Amino acid sequence: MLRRAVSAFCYAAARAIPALRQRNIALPQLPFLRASLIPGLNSDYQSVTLSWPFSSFRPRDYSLPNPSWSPQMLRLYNYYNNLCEQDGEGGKKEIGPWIRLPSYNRTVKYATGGQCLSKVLQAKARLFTRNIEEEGAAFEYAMFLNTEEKAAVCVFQAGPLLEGPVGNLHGGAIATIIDTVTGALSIYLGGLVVTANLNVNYRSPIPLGSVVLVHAALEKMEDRKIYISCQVTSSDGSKLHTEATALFVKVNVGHLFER
Ligand SMILES: CCCCCCCCCCCCCCCC(=O)SCCNC(=O)CCNC(=O)[C@H](O)C(C)(C)COP(=O)(O)OP(=O)(O)OC[C@H]1O[C@@H](n2cnc3c(N)ncnc32)[C@H](O)[C@@H]1OP(=O)(O)O
Repeated sequence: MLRRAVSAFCYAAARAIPALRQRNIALPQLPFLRASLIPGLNSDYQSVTLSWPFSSFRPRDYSLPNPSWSPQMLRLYNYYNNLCEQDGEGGKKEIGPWIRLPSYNRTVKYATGGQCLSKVLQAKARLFTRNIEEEGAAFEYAMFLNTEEKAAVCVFQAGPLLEGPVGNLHGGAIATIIDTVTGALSIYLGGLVVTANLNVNYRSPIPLGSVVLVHAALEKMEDRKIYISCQVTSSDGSKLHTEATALFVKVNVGHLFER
């Protein structure tokens, strides 16, 4: 039944969204609803952020700056955010190869606009990296995609609740942010995917409170498989903290509900 509800929602969205966009209705933004996730949606909608048309409620975008961000975090955010807009003809701002990914704490509810679905599907569920409301306490990050280079950069500030070895970031938290960034890039490239394999080599500790860069890049795509490489470096790129490779496998929606 659940699968039918998901299909019905996708079908309705595929029909409604282009019509709403045509009418130029100003809507709150929703992230990463991709053509490949919605059967029938025109490829023009690939990588376009869509909006939830039936509510004026604006979910919190966790990837926007907040007072807990250090000056260094803010500087790096501004640097990549500025790359997302390019000067076009007549000084008009144009969308370049870089995209900032908004980030919400309820994937089903805010990413797909599934207000109803979110009641059916585990109402208490929250995205692992966004489930602590206190600003600066855990994962503070913003992700940027380079659509031409098929790469991603994440500016990441590690909060005190992510401690592993005294004063340093927990290895599981490092793997989590790597999975998140490589996963986001894979979702952009392939639609619905799951992590099949993640190999992590920890080269040097990451001090709590520091700001690091997580770089991810597509290595190759083979049928359903997407291979991504990843490095976590100091904010100036001079120090390598962690290296990883990840394999994501494309799945259909039904796969997520197989029990
Ligand atoms: C615009 C965009 C915005 C995006 C904005 C997003 C924002 C938000 C970001 C949040 C991003 C969070 C990202 C978290 C992502 C998870 O953390 S997912 C959770 C953890 N992962 C899982 O639970 C997956 C569990 N595993 C499975 O479901 C199944 O084993 C799999 C991986 C789907 C594979 O099963 P299957 O569908 O039966 O496929 P199968 O035939 O076994 O394998 C397919 C191919 O993959 C290979 N393979 C499978 N597993 C492996 C393996 N472990 N090693 C090597 N090869 C393998 C097979 O050998 C096969 O290769 P070929 O024979 O085709 O050459």
